[in-house]
Amino acid sequence: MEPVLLFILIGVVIVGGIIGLGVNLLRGGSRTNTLEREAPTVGAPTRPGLPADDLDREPPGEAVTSPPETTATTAPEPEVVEPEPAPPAEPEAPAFEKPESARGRLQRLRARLARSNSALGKGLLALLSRGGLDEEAWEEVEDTLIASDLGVEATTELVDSLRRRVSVEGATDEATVRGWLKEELLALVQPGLDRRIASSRVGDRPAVILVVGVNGTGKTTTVGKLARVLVAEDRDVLLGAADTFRAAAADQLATWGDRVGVPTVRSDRDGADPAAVAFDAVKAGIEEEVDVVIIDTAGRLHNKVGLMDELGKVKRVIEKQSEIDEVLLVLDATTGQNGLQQAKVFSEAVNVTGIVLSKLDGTAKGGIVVAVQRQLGVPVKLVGLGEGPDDLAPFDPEAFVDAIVD
Ligand SMILES: Nc1nc2c(ncn2[C@@H]2O[C@H](COP(=O)(O)OP(=O)(O)OP(=O)(O)O)[C@@H](O)[C@H]2O)c(=O)[nH]1
Repeated sequence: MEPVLLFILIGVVIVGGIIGLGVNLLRGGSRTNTLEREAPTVGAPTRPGLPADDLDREPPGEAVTSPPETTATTAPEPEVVEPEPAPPAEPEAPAFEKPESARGRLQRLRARLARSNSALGKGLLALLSRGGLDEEAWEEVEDTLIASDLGVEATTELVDSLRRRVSVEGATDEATVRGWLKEELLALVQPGLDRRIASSRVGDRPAVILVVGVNGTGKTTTVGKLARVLVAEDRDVLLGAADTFRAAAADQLATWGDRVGVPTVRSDRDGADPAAVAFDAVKAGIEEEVDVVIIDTAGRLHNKVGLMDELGKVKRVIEKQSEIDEVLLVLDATTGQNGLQQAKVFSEAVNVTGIVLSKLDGTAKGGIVVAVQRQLGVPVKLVGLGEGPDDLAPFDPEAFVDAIVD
C-alpha cells in the first residue's frame, strides 16, 4: 500500500509543478505583449529620418502656444504690417536715373560736331593758310561758308573782315589765321546773348516753358532731355503732354518723365483739347509748387493755319493762370533753310524766346546756328547732339567755335 501512495503523491507533486510553471509562463508572455503594444505609440514619431531633437521642439506646447502669442501681439499687428508697404517704395527710388549735369556738355559732345568741324573749320583753315589768296581762293572760302548754312549776309561779313585782316596784317600762317577765324566766328555767334532758360519759380508760381516746332524736329525728345537737364540742376519739374494729335506722344513724354521721377499731366483721350491739357498742367504745377512746368505741343495738324491757331489758343489759355516765361522753338538742324522758314511762321504765332537746334550731330551745316539767330533775333539756347537721354547741351558759343576751328 505504502509504495502506491508514495507514487500517487509524487505524481500529484509533478503535475502541480507543471501547472504552476505553465501559469507563470503564461503571465510572463502577457507582460511582453503589453510592452510591444505600447512601444508603437511612443515610437511612432521616431520614424527614420526625424531626429528626436526636432520632435522635442516641434510638437510640444511652445510651437503650439507661439501662434496664440503672435495673435496676442497681433493687436499691434498693423505696426508689424506697416513696414511692409515701405519696401515697394524704396526699390522705386533707385529706379530713377540720375541725369548727368549739363555743365560742360558741349565740350564733352564736341566730337559730335566733327562733321560741322570738317566742313567749316578744316576747309576754311586749309584755304586761308595756304597763302597768297587770290579772288578764286576767297570765292572758295565763301562757298564753304554758304554750304555750312551760315547764310549769305553772315558769310559776306566774315569774308570781308578776314580779307581786311589778311591785307592789313599780311600773315597767313595757320596759327594766326586760326585765331582770326575764331574771333570772327565768335562775333557772328553773338556770345553776349542771354541763353539762360527760365526754370526757377517766379514769385509764387512755377516758370512755364512752352515747346513748339513742326513734327519730327524732336520736340518731345527735347522736352524729355530738358527735364533731365533741369532735374540735374535740382529743379522740381512737371511735364504737360499737350501734343494730343499724335497718339503715342503722351506715352513717349510720360516715359521720359518716369525715368527721372518727373510727373506728366496728360489726357486719357486721344485728340483731347491741347489747350485744356496745357491748362491742367500749369494748374497742377501751381498747386504742387514745382519750379518749372514744360509743355510739349503738337507739330502737325491738318494745315499750317490750323496749327498756328491751335498754338495761339494754347498760349491764351495758359495765360489765364500764368505768364509763359519761355517759348522754345525746336528746329531740326539738318533741314537748313527750310527750318528758317518754319521759324518765321512760328514766331508770328507765339513769341519765341529761344531756339533748340536739334540733330546738330547729323549735319555738316553748323552755320545754321548763326543764320537762325540772325533771322529770328533770338538766341540758340540748346543744341541736340544725339538720341541719347543726355545728348542735349546748353549752347556755349566759345565751345562751339572751338569745336569748329580746333
Ligand atoms: N541724331 C539726333 N536725333 C534726334 C535728336 N533729337 C531728336 N532726335 C530724334 O528725332 C526723332 C523725332 O523726335 P520726336 O521728339 O518724336 O519729334 P517731335 O517733334 O516730338 O515729333 P511729333 O510729336 O510728331 O511732332 C526721334 O527719333 C528722336 O530720337 C538729336 O539731337 N540728334
